[in-house]
Amino acid sequence: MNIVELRGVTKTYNGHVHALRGVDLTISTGELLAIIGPSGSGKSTMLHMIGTLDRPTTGTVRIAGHSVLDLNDRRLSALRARHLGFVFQQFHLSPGVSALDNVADGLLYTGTPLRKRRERAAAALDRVGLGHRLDHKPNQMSGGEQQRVAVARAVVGDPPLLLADEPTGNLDSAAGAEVLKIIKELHEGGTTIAIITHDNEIAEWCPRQVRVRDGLVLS
Ligand SMILES: Nc1ncnc2c1ncn2[C@@H]1O[C@H](COP(=O)(O)OP(=O)(O)OP(=O)(O)O)[C@@H](O)[C@H]1O
Repeated sequence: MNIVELRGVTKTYNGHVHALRGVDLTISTGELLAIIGPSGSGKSTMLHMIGTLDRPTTGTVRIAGHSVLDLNDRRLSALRARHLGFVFQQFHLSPGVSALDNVADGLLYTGTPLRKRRERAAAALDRVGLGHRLDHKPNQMSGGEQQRVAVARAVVGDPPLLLADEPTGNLDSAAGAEVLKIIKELHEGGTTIAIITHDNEIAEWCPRQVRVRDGLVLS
């Protein structure tokens, strides 16, 4: 089954910046792929399309069989909550909030009661090797640990699709390797994962590479 289908997707900003110029992309359930290209080539815009964070100017986006065109904003949020997890280069954790509650917040829009949210958050932190850091706040953790908290938050609801935008971009190579190891384990557990990167080594580490240039996917 295809979890992602982009057909003829264009995205134009401000009427004249052609960030995507007709992208076709199919991602099958269970794939681990890299979206690679130089700065400004349209990678993040593609991630916004796949992640349903923004709508295409023209073309169609289908996620897990649902056409984004057919959904209003409320149903689109519900689709994201059920199917998608996001990891960004800048961690985006809430400062002053424990690792446990940062991760528990990943379940905020699922209707799960607080106690259950915290239980699942503790299990997710355990999975990323941070079972001993539940009460630590972001400023009490290394960059690598913070990114592992961000990964735990992204996957605490077991989304079938994880989108990671330069997940190791702010990390040294040892911390980056830890994060990639967790990504590999998630992939082996059946999660479909797309990593945006401009790092060739990370791209080659993935079983599939999608190369983007000037708003187009190179075949
Ligand atoms: N919200 C926006 N408004 C206007 N222009 C935008 C917006 N987002 C992206 N762009 C432009 O669209 C083009 C593609 O940008 P995008 O961020 O998708 O590239 P990228 O490959 O992710 O780059 P980088 O590796 O530097 O993050 C660029 O010319 C960028 O300036």
